[in-house]
Amino acid sequence: MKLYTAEEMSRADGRAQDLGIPGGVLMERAGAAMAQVALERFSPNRALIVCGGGNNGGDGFVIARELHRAGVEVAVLATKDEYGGDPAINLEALRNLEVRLVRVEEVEAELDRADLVVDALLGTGFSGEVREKEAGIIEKINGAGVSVLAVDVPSGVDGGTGEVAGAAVFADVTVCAHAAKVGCVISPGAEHAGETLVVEIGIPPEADSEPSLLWTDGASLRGSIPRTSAPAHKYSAGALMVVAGSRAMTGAAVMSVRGAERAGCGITFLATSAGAAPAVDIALTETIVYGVEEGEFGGMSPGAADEILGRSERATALVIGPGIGTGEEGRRLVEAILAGTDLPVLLDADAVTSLAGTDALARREGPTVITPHAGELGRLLGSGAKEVSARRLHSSRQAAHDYGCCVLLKGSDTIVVEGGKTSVNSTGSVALATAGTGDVLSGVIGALLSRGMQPYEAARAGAWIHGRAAELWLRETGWPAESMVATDLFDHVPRAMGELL
Ligand SMILES: NC(=O)C1=CN([C@@H]2O[C@H](COP(=O)(O)OP(=O)(O)OC[C@H]3O[C@@H](n4cnc5c(N)ncnc54)[C@H](OP(=O)(O)O)[C@@H]3O)[C@@H](O)[C@H]2O)[C@@H](O)CC1
Ligand SMILES: Nc1ncnc2c1ncn2[C@@H]1O[C@H](COP(=O)(O)OP(=O)(O)O)[C@@H](O)[C@H]1O
Ligand SMILES: [K+]
Repeated sequence: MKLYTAEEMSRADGRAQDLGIPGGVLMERAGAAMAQVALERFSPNRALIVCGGGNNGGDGFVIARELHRAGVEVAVLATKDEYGGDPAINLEALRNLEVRLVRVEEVEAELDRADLVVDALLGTGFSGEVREKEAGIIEKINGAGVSVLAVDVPSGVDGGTGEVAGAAVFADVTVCAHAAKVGCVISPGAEHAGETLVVEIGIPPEADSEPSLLWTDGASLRGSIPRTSAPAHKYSAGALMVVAGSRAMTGAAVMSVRGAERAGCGITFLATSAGAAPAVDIALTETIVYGVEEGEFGGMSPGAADEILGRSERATALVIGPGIGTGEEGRRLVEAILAGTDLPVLLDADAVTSLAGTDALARREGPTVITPHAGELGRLLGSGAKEVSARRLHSSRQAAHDYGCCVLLKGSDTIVVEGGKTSVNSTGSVALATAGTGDVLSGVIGALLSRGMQPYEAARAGAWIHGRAAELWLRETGWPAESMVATDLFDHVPRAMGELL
């Protein structure tokens, strides 16, 4: 699937027209294809088509004509007094066909009778906050409990970022013209879009440009995972040092290490607090566990940094963070380890939080991946979880820029950013919204780093494998998503990774 921002879409549209393909033809093809989806998905009897004043509304007029032709009883709301260009031509056709045009005041009554609403109010020409009149219409649509098909992007969602500043339509299906719009796959826009489909509208490849956001699907990763070749030994296959766990959080360490083992590490080492080590050691048969000097709260003491660095001599990458605690001692420990190694490092969870307000990340030159969720990134940026959640693309790019590292922002839409590169992961399930799955992810990406992958590719591949493992668990057990626990992922990581080899 190709992802386009609003600007990229309008560039492709402009180029197609420069190549001699009339804009009206693109609109006709978009509307016809979207009407086909409406018929196949919803088999509507009575449809209300809500059309705004731009080309999104123009698509809506074509959809209305096509549904009318298919025998659907159609009502159309056109919000603008005067239309021009292609939308005007298509509205005129509706008038000639005596399709019923309704006024804003009639929308509620129409919603009561409709079994499908087509949202063609605002498309990629919109950003910011919807004005009062349109907000009122959107609220009525959302309150009606009728199926909604959104045209190109749900109205009120910023098509280029997924940000939602005010009212926005909640759709069951969003049908995008030519390319999926970025706003349909990034939260909160993604939650408004429902299922996202793409229809072809006649834009030739000559009009396309390289998208600024990559959709991380299996095809974009296939062949990128290094294989272990014949003369290998356990160290050359990937040797990972995991710095994780404390007395109160032994499970985080176990899950990170076991994720790493299944993602192909030749050997794993774990550094954890002396008090946590005995319990962890029993759970990790294949791992070399070092119980290091313990600090105040059952975590590792900053004084353990030298021992950990010494034990990492044969490692090819480090994972630092799961379950280490966020106190002052944790911060000093993480800073000391980071200052002492140029190996590739993944910083997760408490390690990310503890670096807020320090320059440890910005100073670091070795390859670095951070894997925060919105709360952890909010603390790192000094903004907050709410601010990050509202502006996920902006926040992850800002962190990657400010800290000069690869940022993987976790959530229902995992975003990976490094330098000028941005990607959104295609796999995953709500089943992952359970404690410990993030620890598994840290191990999977850590393993890929230890096996020589570069940070951006390792993060993309790790997120894909992790999400795919959850999908495979759902498919194979047939159990409800709510029943998954993080340790279920171990048995499915190998098959998920196998799909990329
Ligand atoms: N390749 C293509 O590009 C193709 C594009 N196609 C389609 O065109 C769409 C893009 O069309 P577009 O550029 O005309 O913009 P669009 O989304 O209709 O929005 C403009 C309208 O929004 C309004 N409006 C703006 N801000 C607002 C606010 N805050 N609050 C309220 N209203 C606000 C603005 O009102 P105005 O400010 O002018 O009064 C104007 O009426 C695209 O998504 C796709 O569906 C297809 O036909 C095929 C080829
Ligand atoms: N609704 C969801 N849909 C898909 N993936 C999700 C969803 N919620 C969480 N995840 C994924 O689950 C993992 C949770 O990680 P995290 O929040 O760090 O949990 P923990 O710290 O308990 O391990 C992340 O990889 C995240 O992207
Ligand atoms: K729309």
